[in-house]
Amino acid sequence: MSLVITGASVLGEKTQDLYVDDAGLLVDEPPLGAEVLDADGLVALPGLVDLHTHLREPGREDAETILTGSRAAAVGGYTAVLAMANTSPATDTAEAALRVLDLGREAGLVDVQPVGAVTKGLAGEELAELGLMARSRAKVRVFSDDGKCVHDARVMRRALEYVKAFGGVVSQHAQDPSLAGPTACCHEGEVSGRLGLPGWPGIAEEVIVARDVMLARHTGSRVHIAHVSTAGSVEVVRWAKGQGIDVTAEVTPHHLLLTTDLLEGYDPTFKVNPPLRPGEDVEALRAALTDGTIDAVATDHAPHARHDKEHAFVDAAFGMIGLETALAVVRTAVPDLAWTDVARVMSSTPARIAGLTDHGSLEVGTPAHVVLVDPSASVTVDRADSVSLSRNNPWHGRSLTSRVVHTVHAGRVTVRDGALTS
Ligand SMILES: NC(=O)N[C@@H](CC(=O)O)C(=O)O
Ligand SMILES: [Zn+2]
Ligand SMILES: [Zn+2]
Repeated sequence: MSLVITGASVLGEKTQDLYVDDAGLLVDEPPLGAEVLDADGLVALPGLVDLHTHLREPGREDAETILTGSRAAAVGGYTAVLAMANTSPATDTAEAALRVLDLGREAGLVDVQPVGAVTKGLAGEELAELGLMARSRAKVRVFSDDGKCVHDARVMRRALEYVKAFGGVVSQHAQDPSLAGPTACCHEGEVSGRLGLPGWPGIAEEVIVARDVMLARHTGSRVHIAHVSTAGSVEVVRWAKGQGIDVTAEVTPHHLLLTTDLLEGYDPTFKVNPPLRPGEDVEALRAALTDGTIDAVATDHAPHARHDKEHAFVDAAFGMIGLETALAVVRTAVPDLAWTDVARVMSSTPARIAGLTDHGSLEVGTPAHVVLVDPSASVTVDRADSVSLSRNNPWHGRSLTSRVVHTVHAGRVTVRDGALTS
């Protein structure tokens, strides 16, 4: 079925109808007998692309499945997500990657692109089947042990050398385990001291970022820094880019808006890795996103079942959900970011980093992946409204600016007036 999207302001600029043919491609002539999607007063952006989503299937289907996570993604305006490898078992073989890809196609709401593990079982020792995953039908290009840091410099060096051969990238969860161990759960500073929570100092991130940009330079390969959370990491990335080192970086919506002091109530909803940081770091992250030092926004959507999250702060699982709210959080945190820049950091650049050539633009001839946003809406988040299986939603009760109204994936309307069509 062909489609006409009427009345939207494309990238926040001129108002123009968008035409989709019955193959789901954007075309420049109005197709005959098309379905009409009313987008009067809305802003049209290329469908959002998330470099960092945890879908929990296989292994923890009580927290999220590829289908429920795809539903949350579509509601959030996403048309592609990269599914992190820290499932059980981990995505460390071509078979595992193909299974994620195919379950994503079966769900049919967004493109689910598997991330491959860097090391077998995310154990940090032996490299996983990087080449087999890359050459498989899943065409894996992004590799990450996320949840864990590839802390051994020799392993990281080998991984960077290996992925270079096929234009891959290693996405690093930067956390030096000797500076921030598994119990570290609160930014190390005045608040962690007062609350008696084990500290996770910014330097534990920064030393790995510094090491890895040097390894990228040494190997001539490409590194991506996941969920950058400190001003110091931003400085290192800025320096590395100035040197011509092939590094990209992402920031999460929550690190753009939430700060350490939220931990005062010991609410485990706000326990996340890396931890929420002080206001100075948040300011530096916003500035770095605006000036391009940070390339992309990635959700790090990390759903957890109640029985893993509802514990004393030190025992609760790390992570918060974020797919459905990401765009509104970015609009709220960085309201001066132009729509063209929102499209850059949430769609075209993440698509380029991940090698997803079908995503990230509204050009004629490309698949129609489109999100339509009400720029002036103000919405109060209710965790009960989420389509995710999990309820660890840090935005509950908050009012956020802008709302995803419709999402179109490959010419098919997946979300209409904020609700899933299937
Ligand atoms: N971000 C988190 O707090 N948790 C993530 C792991 C990760 O991204 O490091 C998870 O898998 O739950
Ligand atoms: Zn991580
Ligand atoms: Zn993660």
